[in-house]
Amino acid sequence: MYLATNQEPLLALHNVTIDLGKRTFGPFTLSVQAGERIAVLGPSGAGKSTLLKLLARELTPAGGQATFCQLHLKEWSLADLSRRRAILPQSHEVAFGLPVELVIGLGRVVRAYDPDIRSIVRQAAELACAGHLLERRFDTLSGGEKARVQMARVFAQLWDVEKGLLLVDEPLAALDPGLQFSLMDAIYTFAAQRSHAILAILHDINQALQGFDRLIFIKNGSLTGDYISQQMTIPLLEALYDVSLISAVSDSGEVIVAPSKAQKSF
Ligand SMILES: Nc1ncnc2c1ncn2[C@@H]1O[C@H](COP(=O)(O)OP(=O)(O)OP(=O)(O)O)[C@@H](O)[C@H]1O
Repeated sequence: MYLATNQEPLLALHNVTIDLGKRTFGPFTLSVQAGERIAVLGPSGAGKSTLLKLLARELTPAGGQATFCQLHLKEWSLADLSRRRAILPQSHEVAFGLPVELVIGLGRVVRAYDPDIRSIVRQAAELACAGHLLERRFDTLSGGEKARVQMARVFAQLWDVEKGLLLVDEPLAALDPGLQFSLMDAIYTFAAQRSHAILAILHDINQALQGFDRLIFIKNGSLTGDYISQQMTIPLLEALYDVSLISAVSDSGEVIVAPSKAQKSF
């Protein structure tokens, strides 16, 4: 299990619950330090996006305490919050055929005076492998191109602050393997240079194991595990997904995990 440090956390949840329809999610108790890279794993429908929406303050807790930078989440103004935390949701649609440059610039919308916006938008687009899309209209892009533009929007939003929070829901799902690698690398570099923490929902166990310091398990609406990546074992992952897994070690020493047809009882 993950052991917290003595540092003040960037984000802290204590026994937080959320009510959605007839279902209660949580209680979630969790603390996130500046600069941490956390992957959120769990079966489909387990409550991962619900947890992310709670952290983003898109959902209001029914109980418990949620703080960001030692201030209750509900006490943050939306403008101040959006200077410090950015969200990449699962769905990438925007309502109109906006120019890509404008979509990326939406990340900066709370700033009344923003003299560097054009340069930041351009640099954010380059970092997200979307520089060549700047002159295009968003609604004409492919799914993978839209994903990169939205990632650039998130980069632009937190470009010139430190110790922010990136909340990303399946950031690489629509991308080919080469772009997945490039974009994940861009996210790490971007966050590390600014001490931003990353919480990323991932369905790819290998991406989580290879790129993240810490793994949080969500199952049946609850937080069921919080581990340092090196502590991860195949039985823990099998129990999370109720599936048999096999593993292999690559020439460069990376552990690679894949589902297996072999039946096991959990
Ligand atoms: N507003 C809502 N009202 C009622 N139920 C909801 C609401 N939003 C989500 N749910 C349900 O809550 C459960 C958890 O949803 P959530 O989107 O958090 O799952 P998830 O773990 O992110 O799943 P996936 O991996 O499939 O994206 C699902 O069963 C979903 O149908």
